[in-house]
Amino acid sequence: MILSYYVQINKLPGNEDVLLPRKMSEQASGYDLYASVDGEVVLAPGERALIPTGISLAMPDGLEAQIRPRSGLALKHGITCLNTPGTIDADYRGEIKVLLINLGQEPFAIARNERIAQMVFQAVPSVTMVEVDELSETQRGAGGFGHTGK
Ligand SMILES: O=c1ccn([C@H]2C[C@H](O)[C@@H](COP(=O)(O)OP(=O)(O)OP(=O)(O)O)O2)c(=O)[nH]1
Ligand SMILES: [Mg+2]
Repeated sequence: MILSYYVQINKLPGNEDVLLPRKMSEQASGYDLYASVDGEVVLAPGERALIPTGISLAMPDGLEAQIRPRSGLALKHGITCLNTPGTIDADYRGEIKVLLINLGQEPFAIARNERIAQMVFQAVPSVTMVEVDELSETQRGAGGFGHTGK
């Protein structure tokens, strides 16, 4: 089944020319996000920067958006999202921003309306935490972090 939602999107003042997030193929998971930087921002090797997109969203309760890196930028230039996947809460009405870091060896220039990351919408279940004295037993128990071998 394909879940479908309406998400409201707003271009912030001064960003009328900035492209809206866009799927590059019909069944893409992610909407590519466009930088709304003025002119150009250059990330030196090892440098990070919060890149604006010029948009804000209102999505229904029960949805979140994840900001993920683009694999091409990561492979070719070492550009990734430092906090990947970034979390956009359903109640956030501020500008969507992308925290990029340059893990490559060369400076990387970002210009207005270049695609810098992608945004994937996800359903978030409603959870109620219930404090208990003991948890149910499982075969795995507390084993983790590679305890099953390499
Ligand atoms: O890559 C990101 C990550 C977050 N945000 C915005 C939307 C999100 O709803 C808000 C808070 O993000 P998060 O919860 O990850 O940050 P925090 O450090 O916990 O801040 P806060 O105390 O505001 O929740 O910041 C972005 O625009 N881009
Ligand atoms: Mg938070």
